[in-house]
Amino acid sequence: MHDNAPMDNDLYTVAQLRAIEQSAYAALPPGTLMRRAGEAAARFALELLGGRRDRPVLVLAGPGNNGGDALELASNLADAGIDALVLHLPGQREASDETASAHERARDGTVGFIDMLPPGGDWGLVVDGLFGIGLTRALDGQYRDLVAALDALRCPILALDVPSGLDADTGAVIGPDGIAVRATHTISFLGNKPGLHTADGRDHAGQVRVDWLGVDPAQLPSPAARLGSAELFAQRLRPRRHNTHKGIFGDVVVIGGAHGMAGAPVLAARGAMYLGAGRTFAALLDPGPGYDSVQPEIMFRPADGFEFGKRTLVVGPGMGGSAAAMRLLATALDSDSPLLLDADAITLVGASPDLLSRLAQRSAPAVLTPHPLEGARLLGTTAAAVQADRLAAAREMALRTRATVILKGSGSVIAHPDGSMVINPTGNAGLATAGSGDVLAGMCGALLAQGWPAWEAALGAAWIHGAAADLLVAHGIGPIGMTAGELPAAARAVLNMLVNETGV
Ligand SMILES: NC(=O)C1=CN([C@@H]2O[C@H](COP(=O)(O)OP(=O)(O)OC[C@H]3O[C@@H](n4cnc5c(N)ncnc54)[C@H](O)[C@@H]3O)[C@@H](O)[C@H]2O)[C@@H](O)CC1
Ligand SMILES: [K+]
Repeated sequence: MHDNAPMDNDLYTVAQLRAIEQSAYAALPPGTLMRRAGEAAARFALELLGGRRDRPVLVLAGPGNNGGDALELASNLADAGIDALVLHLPGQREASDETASAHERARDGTVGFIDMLPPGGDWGLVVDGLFGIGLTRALDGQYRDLVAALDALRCPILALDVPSGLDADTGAVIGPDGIAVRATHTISFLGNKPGLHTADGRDHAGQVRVDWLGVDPAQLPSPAARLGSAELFAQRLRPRRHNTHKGIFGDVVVIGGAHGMAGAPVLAARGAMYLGAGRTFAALLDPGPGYDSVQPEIMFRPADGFEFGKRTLVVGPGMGGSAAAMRLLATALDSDSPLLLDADAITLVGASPDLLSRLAQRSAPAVLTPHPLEGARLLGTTAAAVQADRLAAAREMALRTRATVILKGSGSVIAHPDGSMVINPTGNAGLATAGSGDVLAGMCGALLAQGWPAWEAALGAAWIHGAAADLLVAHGIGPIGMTAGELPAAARAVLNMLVNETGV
């Protein structure tokens, strides 16, 4: 059993990892780190093989130190009696003395060597040691063909350090038409990496384990970002007292619902209600429905002329871009209310320097929940550019707006205006469905209404929203066909579970 240490949640950039590597390297006899990496990876490989130790293991070894780690792993597996076969492409030259020695050790032992992928192949496990953090360009030629051929295999794939082809900083597959190994498991050396957890990272890295190769934690720099966990908002998870009333838990007003778009604010209002807002209003731009027959507790009002007071405002779901929408948004921005901007409200802010400066000048809490295209509008760029470096994009949005930002997508990035960043680890593909963002907006609004600071409300809402989707999948409800309307009740179950287990 491998338990995650708290520092496993710290995420380091390649530049930071190089610095950690250099100081550890200088303090140890040559080859020590590579040997340790090979041992740690071999232990993991044996765990993954389980009862299938009679099956051969295919080890792909590249030219750099990632390949050296792979060769060390192969020697260790062979020593453990496993039939380990190294695929070493023709013409490949070892880039370092350590890798050359690892190669020699493997040649001297019982490791087998091949120079092309045999057809078929009933592998117990495939290990990807082609490239790690030293990858500088897209995979091409024989490497590309090899990685493409792995997709046909039906066995676990263990990536060493980083799945080959993936950018360890951003989680983007390198190259415009790039390719990267799709691992089921990744063992990350000398610290965890942001690119394993966002953008394409989750699809390519699979389950991530961190091995520190014995480095002294006191020598570590402060991480560039962190992986989210319930501990980051545990302080706010308070059990409710008996002697309370609805006025204590705040009011949420969802402002949106242009003609034909009433579903979005209704979903947001349900999200708010199920996460414990005292009272929830749907303030609609279009007359729309008078009430929600599924959730009649939601109070419907015309947005025009509605007194917001100090209620928490969730602005944007289905709001459209009309002059009336813009007026309501300006009023909300100028208010002292805790504020959440989603969807059309973010697009409007992106199109208006005036609205942007009103947002940046607010003193009351503000959270933005853009998807990549809305984020791109805010930054004046394209969704592809946002996705190419989600952490940098989220940080820039938070700096410009002076608000907490949740950049949605696989591995949502939560950015604080002070530069802090967290990647949310929960959730699954079931959330890629219409309305799930509306529910998130309402949920975050409910936490703001209950007095959570913007940063913790964003962390909590993103984590609980993802965990709700994971809970639904565990019950066979999705990911295919999961609907946004199923999320609020699951999120309520997650929140109450957290309060019972973690709450102070
Ligand atoms: N140096 C050390 O002591 C340690 C190294 N470690 C391992 O070493 C890795 C980093 O090693 P390296 O810096 O050697 O880098 P890599 O092993 O990731 O690859 C670098 C090599 O690949 C070549 N290359 C880069 N992109 C290519 C492409 N698209 N097609 C073909 N060739 C390409 C480079 O010219 C270089 O020769 C880490 O990811 C980790 O696995 C860890 O074991 C920790 C200790
Ligand atoms: K690799």
